[in-house]
Amino acid sequence: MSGRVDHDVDGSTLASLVSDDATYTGTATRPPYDEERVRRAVREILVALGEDPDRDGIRDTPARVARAYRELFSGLWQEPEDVLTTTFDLGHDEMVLVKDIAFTSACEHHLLPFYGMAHVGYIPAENGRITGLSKLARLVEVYARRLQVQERLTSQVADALLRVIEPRGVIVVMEAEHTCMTTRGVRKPGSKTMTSAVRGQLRDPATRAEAMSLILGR
Ligand SMILES: Nc1nc2c(ncn2[C@@H]2O[C@H](COP(=O)(O)OP(=O)(O)OP(=O)(O)O)[C@@H](O)[C@H]2O)c(=O)[nH]1
Ligand SMILES: [Zn+2]
Repeated sequence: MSGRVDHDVDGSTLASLVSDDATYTGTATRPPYDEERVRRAVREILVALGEDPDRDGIRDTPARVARAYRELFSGLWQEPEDVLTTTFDLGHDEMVLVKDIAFTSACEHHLLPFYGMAHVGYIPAENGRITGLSKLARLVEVYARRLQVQERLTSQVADALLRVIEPRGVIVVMEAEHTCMTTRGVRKPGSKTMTSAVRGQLRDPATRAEAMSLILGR
């Protein structure tokens, strides 16, 4: 892994916990979104389904899908630094947690949506920076609006927060319904997948338990 960042927190280095997702995202070198190509590909799918792509009703579908993909995958052209712009020095050094951040992502195996709630918390560094609450939700959006697996989505949000605002600890919990599991394949509607990524001081059992009770206490 390259691009590691050292975070010394109470004598322990978090560097080994910071995953480098640059190799996956390639945001800097990614060519711009090719809407025309997506449009052509969707038209091909309609033909392969035995549809007449010029019939009323679906004539504009390739263009609609291409516009929808632009929105659903917009995070492929964004970096966390683009949204974690506003940070304050507030002297608050206890846990901050935003829960029930609704998100929609796309399963990279089936190109089908998975959606649910993200819960993002952190403990600021002593006299350290905090970020605007909405920025935590924006950070979830950056990583959700890509081709994803839930585990990677969860750890990318945690690691970006760790890298950019250098808190003492981070917790990210995500719960989602995968339509590739509910509408096809094994067809288990209502099944939920839970993932978590916990870094730094939030790995301490008591602190982690406090965060989890805040998250799970409905
Ligand atoms: N770990 C993980 N697996 C996922 C996620 N989204 C989808 N999957 C799984 O990816 C796997 C892909 O398995 P394959 O056997 O290659 O594909 P498939 O034949 O369509 O599998 P089925 O869904 O079991 O019909 C499936 O088990 C999915 O449930 C995710 O976010 N995380
Ligand atoms: Zn899937």
